[in-house]
Amino acid sequence: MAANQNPKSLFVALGVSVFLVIVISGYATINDLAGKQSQQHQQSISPVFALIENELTEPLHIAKTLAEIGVYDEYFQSQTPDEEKLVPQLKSYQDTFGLQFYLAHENSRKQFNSDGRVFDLIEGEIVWYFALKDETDSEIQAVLGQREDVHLFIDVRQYDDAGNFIGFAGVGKSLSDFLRSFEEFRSEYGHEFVFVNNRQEIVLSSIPELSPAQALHEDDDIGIKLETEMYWYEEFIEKSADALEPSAVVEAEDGDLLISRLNLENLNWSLYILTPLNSRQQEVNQSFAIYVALGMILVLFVYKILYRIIDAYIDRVSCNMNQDPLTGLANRKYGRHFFNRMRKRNRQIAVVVTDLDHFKRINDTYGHMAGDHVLKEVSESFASVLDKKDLAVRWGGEEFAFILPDTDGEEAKDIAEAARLAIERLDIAVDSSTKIKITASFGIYASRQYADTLDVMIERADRAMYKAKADGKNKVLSAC
Ligand SMILES: Nc1nc2c(ncn2[C@@H]2O[C@H](COP(=O)(O)OP(=O)(O)OP(=O)(O)O)[C@@H](O)[C@H]2O)c(=O)[nH]1
Repeated sequence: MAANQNPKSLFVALGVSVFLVIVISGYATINDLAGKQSQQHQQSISPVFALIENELTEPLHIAKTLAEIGVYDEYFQSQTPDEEKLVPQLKSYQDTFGLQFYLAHENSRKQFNSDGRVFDLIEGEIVWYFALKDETDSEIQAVLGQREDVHLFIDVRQYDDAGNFIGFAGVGKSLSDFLRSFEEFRSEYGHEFVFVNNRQEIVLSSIPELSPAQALHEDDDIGIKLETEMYWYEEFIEKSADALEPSAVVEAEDGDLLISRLNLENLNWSLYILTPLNSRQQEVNQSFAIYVALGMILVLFVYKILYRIIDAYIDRVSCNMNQDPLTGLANRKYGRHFFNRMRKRNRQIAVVVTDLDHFKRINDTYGHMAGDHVLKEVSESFASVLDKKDLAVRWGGEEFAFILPDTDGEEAKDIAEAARLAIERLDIAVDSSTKIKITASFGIYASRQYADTLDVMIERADRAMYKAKADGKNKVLSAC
């Protein structure tokens, strides 16, 4: 009903719905992508934690625990440890934990290793020992060293009962697996890692020019200073100053870098994870564009289908609303709507007007009801002569009009003639015992100018029809 009163409002509603579908699906898509991106980032970062736990924190815990439970006490308390007993003990720890163990003994100035080696701690030669010995502000030191390959050494300071320094209990771990894992993270996610100690020196990094092996050549000066080496450091510190878990995006030559810092408190180290955002962004943009394009195609497709359904629905509703209740034919209003629609499609149209002859007499003789019945029978006869594309309209009273798209004057004449004959042939029962005959006069006008309005065409056809009446009725005449 509402659609009929204002069909345009349905299309506006449809347009608004389509717009909302685009906006909502766009929003959902972006959310989905953002979620996926962040999930991807999380997924790519979480193995780093597991790696750190396994590779770095585990040796630290073992070193601390062994030192705390006093397994080395008797050796540290003696002036010269019993090598025959100590070395096999260290070896058994090595076999159990798969790590290297050693004791650096201050009293004897000797180092005992789980691989059986024992050597003197001579100043100027064993650099790490004397460097760490002077480093009194931290009980546990994590340093890198080169033994066959890059090793992480955890050194736990030892004291006697009087609080005097008596040496280090240490654990060493090869980092070759750890460094290999860096490579994997790097190639898979583009992450770079930079480990920094409490003196802000780079101790370990996946960036080749900062590789620990290179740094180690600088002997006791293991670390390269973070702030002098890393161009992003200053910007990062500025941006992340207030954050509890600092991470910040900084500008780099090849695009933005997302930098996250993790504090590895047990080791007194910080880990900086560098993730390039450029490639990720492109990936997101690309998939977003594909989503949107597919979404638009789908929406257009749905819009087209809905448009057709609603158009047909409007037609049907309009037809019902504009139907003549007595004959079931279209009424004048729908006739106009139909005509205008055909005009818009630029179709040639012919109009036929017909009026029953002497209809008043039927009413007067058999009554109004009989007259109604005649009107219905005549109307039904039109179906046999009209095509699906044509429309029969009850123009008023006993007058009808045919609106014939894609029809020229000759074709219209044939149709009118066929209709005239169809009416003429009818035997209409006006009561239980009486059948009557009826005729009709026809006027035709075929539009030669596409600009002709319906009123103009009807008026011309009307004139021809009245001529037919004046000429003896039951005739078809064309307007000139
Ligand atoms: N039963 C019935 N009669 C109608 C209806 N609408 C109009 N009429 C009658 O149709 C008759 C038309 O009569 P006229 O205009 O004089 O025309 P006519 O008798 O057909 O004469 P011609 O047109 O000259 O052949 C009138 O008596 C109207 O009352 C209707 O819906 N039902």
